Amino acid sequence: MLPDGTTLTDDTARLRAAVDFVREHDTATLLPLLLPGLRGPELESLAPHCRFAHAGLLLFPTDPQDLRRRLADCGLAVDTPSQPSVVVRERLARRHRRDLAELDVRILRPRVEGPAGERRAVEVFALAVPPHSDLGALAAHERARGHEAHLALELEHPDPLVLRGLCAVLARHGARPDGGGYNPHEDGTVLYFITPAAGACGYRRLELYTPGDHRDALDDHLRAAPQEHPDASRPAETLLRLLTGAWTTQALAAFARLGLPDAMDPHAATSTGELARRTATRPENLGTLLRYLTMLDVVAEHAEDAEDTAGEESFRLTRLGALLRADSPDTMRPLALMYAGPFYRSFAALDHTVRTGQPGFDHLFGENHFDHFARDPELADLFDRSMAASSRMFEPLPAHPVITAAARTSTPRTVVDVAGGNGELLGRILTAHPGLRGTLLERPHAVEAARRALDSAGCGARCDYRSGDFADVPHGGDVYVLSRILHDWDDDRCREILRHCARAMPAHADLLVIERLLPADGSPSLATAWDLHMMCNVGGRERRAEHYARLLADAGLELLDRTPLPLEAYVLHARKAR
Ligand SMILES: C[S@@+](CC[C@H](N)C(=O)[O-])C[C@H]1O[C@@H](n2cnc3c(N)ncnc32)[C@H](O)[C@@H]1O
Repeated sequence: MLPDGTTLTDDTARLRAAVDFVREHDTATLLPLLLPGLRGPELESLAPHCRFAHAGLLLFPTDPQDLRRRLADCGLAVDTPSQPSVVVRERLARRHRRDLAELDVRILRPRVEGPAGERRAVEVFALAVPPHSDLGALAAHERARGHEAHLALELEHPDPLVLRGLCAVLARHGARPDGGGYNPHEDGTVLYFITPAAGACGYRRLELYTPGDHRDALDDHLRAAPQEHPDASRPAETLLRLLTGAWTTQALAAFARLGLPDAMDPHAATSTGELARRTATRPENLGTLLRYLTMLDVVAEHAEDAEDTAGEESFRLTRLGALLRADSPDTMRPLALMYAGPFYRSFAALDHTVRTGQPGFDHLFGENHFDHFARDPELADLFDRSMAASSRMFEPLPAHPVITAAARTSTPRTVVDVAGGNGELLGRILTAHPGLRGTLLERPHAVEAARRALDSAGCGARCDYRSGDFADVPHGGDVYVLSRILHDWDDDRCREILRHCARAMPAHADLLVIERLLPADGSPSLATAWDLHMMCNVGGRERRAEHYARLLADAGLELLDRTPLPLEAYVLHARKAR
C-alpha cells in the first residue's frame, strides 16, 4: 500500500516505493506518523531506544534470477546469502491453509541509507512463484492486500525490560499485537503490531526487532494477539465454539450474579465445597461452571491437594475474573449483567433488525432503550454503571492538550459534558484540575445520579446541572464533550446534535468527541462488533473518522486531530470552522 492508499501490484514498483520510504524517513519523524498521539517527552524518551531499521515487503519473483533483476532495477545490491523465513512462512501457511513445505520463503536485506546516511535496509521476503504455479492466487491476494508490508524498529540495546517498556508504550498509543516469532537462523525475536488506523504513513504493520532470544516477552505478546484464522484447519470445531458464544455470556453473568468473583481469592485456591458454602450453590454444579470458566481464563484450576481439600477441585480467580468483582474500582460486573440481560434478549431479534432496520430492542420491548431504562430506576442505574464500567477509556482524557490548556488559564474555564451520563468523565476531569468548572446536561433521572456521583467525588461544588434535551446545550462553555453519544444515532440526528453544540459554542471553544472508529481496511476491531450492537439495540452505528469529519463539517465544525484512547476508542478534536 502506498501512503496515498493506492495499491501497487507490480513487484518492482512496490520495491521502489519501499526503498524511497526508507531513504526519506528518520526514526523521530516516523514514530508520530505510525502512532499519531505520540509526542512531547514520551516521544523524546522512546526515540533513543530504537532505530528505524527497515521497510519490509513480500515479493513473488518467478525464480532467483528474476528477483536479482528486480533488485538491480531498484539499485539494490545483495552481498549476503538469503536466509529462510520462519515467521512470514508460518503466517502465509496459516492464512492460505497451505502446507509449510510448499512455501519456501527467503529473506534478503539489501542495504539502503537513510536521509543522514544511516545504516538501513529493505527487508525482502521472496516466495518464488513460477509461471502456472498453483501459488498464483496466493501471490495475487498478498500483492493486493500487502499483509506483510511493514516498518521495523530495532532495539538499540536488546534489554528485556526496554522491550517490555516499548511494548507498553505502543499499546498505550493504540498499537495491537499481531503475531511474531523467534528466528533461530538469525537469533532474533520479532514482535509485530498493527498500528492505529489513524497512522499517516500508509504502513499499518510495525515490527519490533530485538537481537537474541526473548521468548518470554514473545509468549505474552502472542497471547495478546487475536488469531488470524482461529483453528482454520478444524472448521466444524470452530463453528461449534462460535455457535455457543451465548453460553459464555451467560456463564460470565451467572458467575457475577452468584457473587463468585467476590467469594474467591485471586492469590489462593479455594475448594469447590468451600465456594459452594460461601455462595449457597451445589458443589457438583458449581464445579461444572468453574471448569467451563477455566477454559476462558476467568478462573484457574489448581492441582488437588488431597490433604487440604479431600480430593476436591479448587480454583483461583485470574486477573480477568477479578474484573467481575463487585468491589473492584474498575469492575466490569454491570456490563456482564447488561449483556446477559436486556441486550441479550434483544439480540434474539437481530434478524428483524437486518430485515426492517428497526432496532431489535424496540421490537422486543416496545420502546427505545433510553426511554425503557429511564422508566425503571434499577435498569437506569445498571445502564449508567455499565457505561462507567468501560470508563478506563477516559483515563488519558484529563491530560488531553485541550483540557490541560483550559486548566492553565487564569480565568476559570468550563467543561460542558453533553449527555454526560452519571458524571464519570466530568468527575475525572474536575478531580484532575481543581481550577476547572463543569456543566453536565442530561435527562432528568441521569442528572440526579450524576449529582450524587460528583458530590461524592468531591467536585459537586464546581458543577452545574441542566436537565434537558440535546436542544438545551448550554451556551458559553470553553470545552464541550460528546462522549459515546453520536454512535447512538443516525446521521440526521447526529447533525442536529452537532448543530446544537455548534450554536452554543463561543468562537474559541473546543469540542471533544469520544467514539470508537471503524477501521478503513476491515481489520478486526471492537468498533466492528459495537457497530452490530448499536444497530440492533439503539438504531445507531459506529463510523470511520472521515464519516465523523463530514458530519462535523455539515454542522460548521472542523475536525482537527484524533488521538487513540484505551479500549480502542479515540478522541476527535474539533472547533468551529473558520
Ligand atoms: C451511551 S450514554 C453515554 C454517557 C456518557 N457520555 C458516557 O460516555 O459514559 C448516552 C447518554 O445519552 C443520554 N441521552 C439520550 N437521549 C438524550 C437526549 N435526548 N438528551 C440528552 N441526553 C440524552 C442518555 O441518558 C445517556 O446517558
